[in-house]
Amino acid sequence: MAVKRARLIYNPTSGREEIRRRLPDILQRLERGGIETSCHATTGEGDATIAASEAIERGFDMIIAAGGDGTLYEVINGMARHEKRPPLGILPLGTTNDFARAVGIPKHWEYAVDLIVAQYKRTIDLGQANDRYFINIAGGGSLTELSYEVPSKLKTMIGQLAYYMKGIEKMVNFRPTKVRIEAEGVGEIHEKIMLFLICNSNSVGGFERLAPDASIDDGLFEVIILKKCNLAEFLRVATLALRGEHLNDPLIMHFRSRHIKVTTEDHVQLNLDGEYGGTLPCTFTALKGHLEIFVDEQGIASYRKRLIAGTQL
Ligand SMILES: Nc1ncnc2c1ncn2[C@@H]1O[C@H](COP(=O)(O)OP(=O)(O)OP(=O)(O)O)[C@@H](O)[C@H]1O
Repeated sequence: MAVKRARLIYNPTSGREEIRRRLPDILQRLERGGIETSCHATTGEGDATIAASEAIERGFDMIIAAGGDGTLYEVINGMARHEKRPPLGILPLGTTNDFARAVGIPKHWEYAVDLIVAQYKRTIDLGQANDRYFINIAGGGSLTELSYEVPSKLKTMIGQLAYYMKGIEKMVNFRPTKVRIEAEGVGEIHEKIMLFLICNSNSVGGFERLAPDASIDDGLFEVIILKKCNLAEFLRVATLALRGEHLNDPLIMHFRSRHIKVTTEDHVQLNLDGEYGGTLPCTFTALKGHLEIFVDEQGIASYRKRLIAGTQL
């Protein structure tokens, strides 16, 4: 078996800093699986993007992103621009790992390492939003501004609870935005909305069935729009969304498209994979088959079964 060279890019502050304790074991397990790994510990915002780009230039056979969704977002942003992109392994050691959950990568580090060692690859789409990229979801509107406003230290300390606290606080700023959405194959939409979501995968922020029709490899986004509503209506739709029953609600518009342009006269921030992603206007394009990731077919199959049964991973 030929030895492969991997570059592990990890965020030492992710999650409850589990990676600091696990690193020697992770490296040993990879080594036993025939993967010689060198490491880069990220130093702050944007560093994982530079590290991933450098890893490609240095010719590593694969890149492994260890941390939360923020680290994964930065790593794919360092990879997506390159013409030749090595496969990506994901070790979900962050507070939220929506993407890993969506594709069935287990949170337990040993199983996640074993998926990389098994070298079973799957080609997936990436999203492009102006000059940035996302792997899971892009969104805009006042309601999407909450996740990147939660400081990472706070997330490390109290985990998911931070989102809910911040979410409740944000309700006070609940306001609609007038947008124009041009979507390929769909047409033009002029609407006052609370938020729009452009989904590449089907799992977002604990909403397991938010975009049930989103497929990671069909070259299309699933777009979900929540029209102007009041707080009581929002809570009703959010409750339906938790059960995956929101799509037929009159306040929801949804469709699939490959290419979407969103413009507004308001100041609207974008959220890409939970991180700040600039402001509108923005053109979103689904890049079909842009990245290979290590997953396991069995894992995905069993994840889907549990999803249908309504239980968490
Ligand atoms: N050494 C570092 N110190 C502080 N912040 C860092 C460091 N390295 C990276 N970061 C930043 O930490 C942010 C959050 O990282 P990440 O998403 O991996 O962890 P998390 O917050 O625990 O998980 P999640 O985003 O899934 O909730 C990233 O946006 C990244 O820019």
